[in-house]
Amino acid sequence: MQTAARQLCGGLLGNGARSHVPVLVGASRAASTTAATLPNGMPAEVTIYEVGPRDGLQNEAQTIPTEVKVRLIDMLTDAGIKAIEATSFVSPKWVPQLADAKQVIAAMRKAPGVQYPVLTPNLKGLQGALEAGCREVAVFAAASEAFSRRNINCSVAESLKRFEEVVVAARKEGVAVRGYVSCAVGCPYQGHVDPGAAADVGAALYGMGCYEVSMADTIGVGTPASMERMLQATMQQIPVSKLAVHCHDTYGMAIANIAASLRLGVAVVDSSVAGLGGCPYARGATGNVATEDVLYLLDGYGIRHGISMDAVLAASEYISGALGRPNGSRVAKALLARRAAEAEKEAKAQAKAAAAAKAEGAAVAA
Ligand SMILES: CC(C)(COP(=O)([O-])OP(=O)([O-])OC[C@H]1O[C@@H](n2cnc3c(N)ncnc32)[C@H](O)[C@@H]1OP(=O)([O-])[O-])[C@@H](O)C(=O)NCCC(=O)NCCSC(=O)C[C@@](C)(O)CC(=O)[O-]
Repeated sequence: MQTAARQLCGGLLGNGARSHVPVLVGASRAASTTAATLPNGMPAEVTIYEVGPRDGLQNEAQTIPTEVKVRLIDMLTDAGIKAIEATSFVSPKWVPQLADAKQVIAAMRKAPGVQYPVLTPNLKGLQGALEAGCREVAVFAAASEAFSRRNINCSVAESLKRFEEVVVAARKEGVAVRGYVSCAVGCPYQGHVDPGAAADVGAALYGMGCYEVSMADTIGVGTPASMERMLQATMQQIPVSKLAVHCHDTYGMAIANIAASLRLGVAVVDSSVAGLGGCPYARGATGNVATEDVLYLLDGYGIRHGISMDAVLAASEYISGALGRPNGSRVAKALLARRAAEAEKEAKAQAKAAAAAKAEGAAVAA
C-alpha cells in the first residue's frame, strides 16, 4: 500500500510531492498562508472547517428534509464559520441521505468569503458539483485498502488515479480541491495503520494539486501519541500549513488529539456542530468532534477563530431538535445548562423584586 501510493505520487509528479502546483487564484482560503504562532508554538489563529451538514448528516437513518439541511447551513454561516462542507455529490445508492445535494446547494445562502465545499468521488460527482455552481470540492482517499474498497469500491491506487482526474478537471475550471486521508491512524477492518502509509497517501493528494489535506481519524481510535506519530510522518512530505485534522470522538480522545495537533502547528480543524456524524462505511465510529468543544478549547488557549459560540449553540440546538436527539456536544450541554440556571435565577430575582415593590405599594396605600 505504502509503495503503491509512493509509486503513484512519483508518477504524477515526476520529482515528488513537494513540486505542488500553485494554488488557485480566487479560492480565498485555498490561497491563504498561515501566520503567527503563540509562544507555546500553537497557531495564533485556527480555521474551523465545519463538516456537520455533510459528514454529520450522511449517516442518518431518518430522512432529513432539505429545508432542515439548508437552515442548518445558513445558521452556521451566520455563526461566522468560513468553511462549511455542505453536502456530497456521491452515488445516491451509496449515500441516500445526501441525494438532494443539488437542491441543498441551490437553496442555501452563499455568503461572500465563505467556502462551501462538497465531496466528489469521481468525475460524475464533479460534474454535478460544477453544474450546481460549487467552487470547491473535496476528494477522499484512505490509508487502508480495506476501507477504500468498502467506502468507494476501489483500491487506494485506483482511487488516487480517479482523484487525479477530478483534481485536474476541477482546477481547469478554477475550482479548489481539498483532500482527505481516511483511517490515518486506524482502520475498522485492518486495525493498525502505518503512519508512513497515511503520509504517502496525503502526499499523493497534495502532489496532485489538493490545496490542503485533512488527515482523518475516521473511527476515533487515535491518541495524542498516535496522532503525533502520524502527523510527524506526514509533515516530512507536506508543509504543516497545508494540513488539517479530522477527529472522530469514539474513544473521547478527539479534543486531546486536536490539542496535540495544534502543538505541532496544525491550524485547520474539522469539526461538526453538536458532534453529529459518522461514516456509513466505518462500523462503530461515532460523530466528529463537536464544533462547540473545539471553540472552547481554542478560547482556552487564546487562539483566534472568529466564530460566535452563541450562534453555533443556536445551530446546535436547532439540529439536535430537528433530529430529535440530545445534543452531542459536552460544551453545548454545559453552556446551555449554565445559561438556563442563570436565566432561572434572574427570573426568580425579578419576581422577588416585583413582589417587594407590590408589598411596598400596598403598605403606602394603607
Ligand atoms: C465512488 C462510488 C460512486 C463508486 O461506486 P460504484 O458502484 O463502484 O460506481 P459505478 O461507477 O459503478 O456507478 C454505480 C452507479 O452510481 C452512479 N454514480 C457513480 N458516481 C456517482 C456520483 N458521483 N453521483 C451520482 N451517481 C453516481 C452511476 O451512474 C451508477 O448508476 P446506475 O447506472 O447504477 O444507475 C460510490 O462508492 C460512492 O458514491 N461512494 C461514496 C461513499 C461516501 O460518500 N462515503 C462517505 C464519505 S467519506 C467519509 O465520510 C470520510 C471522511 C471524508 O469524512 C473523512 C473521514 O472521517 O475519514
